[in-house]
Amino acid sequence: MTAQTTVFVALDYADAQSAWPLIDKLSPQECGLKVGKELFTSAGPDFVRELVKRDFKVFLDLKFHDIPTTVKKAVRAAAELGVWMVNVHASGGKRMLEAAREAVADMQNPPLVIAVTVLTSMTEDDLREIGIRSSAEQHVLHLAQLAKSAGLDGVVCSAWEAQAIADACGHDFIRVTPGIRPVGAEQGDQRRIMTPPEAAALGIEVLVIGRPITQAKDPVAALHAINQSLTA
Ligand SMILES: O=C(O)c1cc(=O)[nH]c(=O)n1[C@@H]1O[C@H](COP(=O)(O)O)[C@@H](O)[C@H]1O
Repeated sequence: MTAQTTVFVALDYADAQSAWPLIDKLSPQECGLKVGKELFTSAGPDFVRELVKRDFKVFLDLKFHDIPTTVKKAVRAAAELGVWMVNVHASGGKRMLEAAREAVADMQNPPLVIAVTVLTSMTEDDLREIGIRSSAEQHVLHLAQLAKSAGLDGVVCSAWEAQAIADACGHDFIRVTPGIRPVGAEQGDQRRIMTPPEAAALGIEVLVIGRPITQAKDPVAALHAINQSLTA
């Protein structure tokens, strides 16, 4: 792990019992942890609090997308768990994004609030199907600029768009990239993918990596190999 690029392990497990064996072997110095919809729905807030208590940086990935009032209250509830970062969908619009930012404005140690642009599983054909005519990069950039103008801390995007976002939104605007696949790893449902060293070379702050670690024969060795490849 370089000073710049941190791997967050996506704990996409069915329940807490399935997640603990890996967590117990990880240290907060070598990775952050991402808790998403599946694990949060089954394991709940106490599980997240326990990760925070163990000093892990936690990215609570619940991708809120709703009316502004609901998102504001949901972001606040997430922030009060003590997590390092939370996310919402940029497609919820500017007022929703502003509500997400306002939710944590009076906190002493607020989490980073970031916005998902275009899911890394989506291609331009998928965008056409939902009525979006611009290229993936153009749409990601549009949503990133919207998130920036609403005062958010950064975006989730694919590594393909990371450079254009830095150019358009500045280097303080955090880029979080899933869709990261070491050479030879299965692509699965991801579409806009990049290898860890290529993503690190772009200075991307957070790489979210799930299955290439969690489904490896030796997940800890897989994480260590990825971290090593970032500095090579
Ligand atoms: O917000 C996210 O974390 C996210 C956004 C996105 O565009 N694409 C994406 O894959 N993710 C999450 O990142 C993780 C990627 O996992 P793997 O594909 O197994 O590496 C999953 O937990 C997804 O929910």
